[in-house]
Amino acid sequence: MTGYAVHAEQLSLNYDKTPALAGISLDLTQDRIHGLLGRNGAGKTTLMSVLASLRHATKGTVRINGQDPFENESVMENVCLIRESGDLLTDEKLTTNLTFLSGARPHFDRPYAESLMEAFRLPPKKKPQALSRGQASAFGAIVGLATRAPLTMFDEVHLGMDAPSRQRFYDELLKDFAEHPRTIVLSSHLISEIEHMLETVTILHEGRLLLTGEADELHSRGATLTGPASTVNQHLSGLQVVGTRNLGPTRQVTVFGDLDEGALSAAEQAGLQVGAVPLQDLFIHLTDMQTQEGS
Ligand SMILES: Nc1ncnc2c1ncn2[C@@H]1O[C@H](COP(=O)(O)OP(=O)(O)OP(=O)(O)O)[C@@H](O)[C@H]1O
Repeated sequence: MTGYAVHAEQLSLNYDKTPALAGISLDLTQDRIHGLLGRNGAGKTTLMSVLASLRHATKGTVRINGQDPFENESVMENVCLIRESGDLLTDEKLTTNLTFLSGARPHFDRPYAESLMEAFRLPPKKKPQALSRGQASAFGAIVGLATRAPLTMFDEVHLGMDAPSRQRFYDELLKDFAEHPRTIVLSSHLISEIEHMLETVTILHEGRLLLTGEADELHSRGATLTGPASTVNQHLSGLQVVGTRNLGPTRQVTVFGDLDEGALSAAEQAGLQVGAVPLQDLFIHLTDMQTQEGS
């Protein structure tokens, strides 16, 4: 199995008069983990719904594995969108849902799904509607993993899960992805939790594409300076500060932009640690700038 590549060109979608997507062109290469980020209402769910053919774009084209996915069964049985609300047989037990998925999804791995159910301690005889929010999220995550679809999209699937369950989901995702590479799209507001997994990052803002690129390249669009607060403060002149964290006497400041080599080596010589930019700081800064420019 190889993952599906995604190509979208000039995608627009209006809900009545609300433009939810406004001319998005995007390539997601196969067999990688892609992050899809954006503030509330940015258009992430809408974009994934279009890629999964649950909605038809008002304008533009989508190609999944080189084909138009709309009403194309051979493509769509290999595309899986997991949403927090789930797309399950709500009146049937979890085990019956697994039986249904085994028949409907070509790569579904039932023994793997059952082992994950045990790991997440889900009651197999319960119906989805009788699960807690966290259990329902975990079941969605399990379905997404065990479906092993060449294009798998998780839309905030882990929102309801507690921290240990989220960590288990992330660990499982990385392990299963290494064994069965496929194209994964992860959408989340918990950026710092997922950033280590992402190979590319796409940020939507108010229905438009704000940025798409390699995660490594984004991390080098600035730096963090960490050390005693007073030493850090001495090295900030002329730099654009986009985030500050304090831990006792230690301060970590995130600066954005192309940094002067001289400034960086002076900071290192003063004993400061110089690191990569946390994606969350970059995200907040870039979307804030857009919001200010638009107002
Ligand atoms: N069914 C709908 N009818 C009308 N407008 C909608 C509908 N669904 C979404 N919208 C609007 O489309 C825009 C994009 O919404 P979407 O759900 O795609 O954003 P999102 O990035 O997933 O947001 P969030 O992070 O809050 O889940 C928003 O302005 C939203 O109000």
